[in-house]
Amino acid sequence: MNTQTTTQHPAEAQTTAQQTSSNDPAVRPLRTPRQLKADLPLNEALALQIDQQRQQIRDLLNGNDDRLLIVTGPCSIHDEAAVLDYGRRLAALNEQLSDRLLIVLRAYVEKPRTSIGWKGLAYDPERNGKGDMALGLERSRGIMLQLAELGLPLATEALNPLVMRYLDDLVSWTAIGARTAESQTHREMVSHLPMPVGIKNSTDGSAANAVNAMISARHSHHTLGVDVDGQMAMLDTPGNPDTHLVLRGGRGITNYDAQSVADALAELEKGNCHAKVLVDCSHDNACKQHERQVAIAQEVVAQRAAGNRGILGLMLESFIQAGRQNDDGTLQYGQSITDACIGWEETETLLRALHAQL
Ligand SMILES: O=C[C@H](O)[C@H](O)COP(=O)(O)O
Ligand SMILES: C=C(OP(=O)(O)O)C(=O)O
Repeated sequence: MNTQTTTQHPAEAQTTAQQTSSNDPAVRPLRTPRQLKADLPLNEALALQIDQQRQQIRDLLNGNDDRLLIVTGPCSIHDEAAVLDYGRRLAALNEQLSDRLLIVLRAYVEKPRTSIGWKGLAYDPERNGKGDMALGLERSRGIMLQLAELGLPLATEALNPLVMRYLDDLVSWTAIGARTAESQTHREMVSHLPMPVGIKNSTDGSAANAVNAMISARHSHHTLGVDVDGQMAMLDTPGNPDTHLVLRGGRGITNYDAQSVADALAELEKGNCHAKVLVDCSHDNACKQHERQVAIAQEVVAQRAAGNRGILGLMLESFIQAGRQNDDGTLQYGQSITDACIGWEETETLLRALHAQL
């Protein structure tokens, strides 16, 4: 379902004139971040809500709130109606569990790929290979606004710093993925982001790149970027003190057991970083077997219930229907087209059990 307008914006309709001036038919103009934000605005009440939700996550990081952070939702958004359905279910469940869990909804519109593959709603909203980013950014902002209106904080992965310019005001928690934790560009972007950021261990399983990213991101940087009007600009980033490590396993080796968590916390302490980890129950920790997420979550929460305050929370890849499907014909409603997820029933049962376990 696309509930947003699909008519071309005047800035995008100038294509012909601008192509003539750049002489490059492969360059398609886009609305600026300011224009898209004005077309799909964040109202004051929602801005305040997001500000408070960012602060609640900071409170968890700083040990001022004892709740467990739960980042849950589909691996990627491909069908806005299904993710809204998921969001409504989660918001209703949150009403009952929010005294012990701080639940954040995954709203991922950019996907990093190991080699090639669909890169997410922002890049290819129609999944036809045409890469209509004008529509993709509009639909991404549109669905994120609708999800934020459900009252839950949103999580996303920041992959392209320019994409984040269009969405940053809607997000309460950002991930830097395993494939980009070593990138200086991403570290500089985090240094400029206004919300807490989880940085994943690298795909080889090591936490060193993420710890270095946290050290780099808490410092200010002088770097090149664009302003909200799309103007090339020199950026003086303020530094982001609100980062933490995400343990996601690597090369088929898991890192959610008590010893791995203790090793990671020691590495964080050495780097003077927040000694807090969020355990990603999916990806290499689940050895890409989605159903394993349930037992992993319970084991990690048992560590936390036994007194390990270094455990900040959990990430789950979860959607309405369990598993995954190939995007090669008729799609099943509410099932992932990227990584396999646990289904809604398992998710609800698991979150209730974790709440009781704490
Ligand atoms: O979370 C999603 C995937 O694990 C990540 O985007 C890489 O996907 P790929 O290995 O299928 O390209
Ligand atoms: C791509 C993701 O994770 P990772 O960077 O750990 O592979 C994800 O969480 O969607």
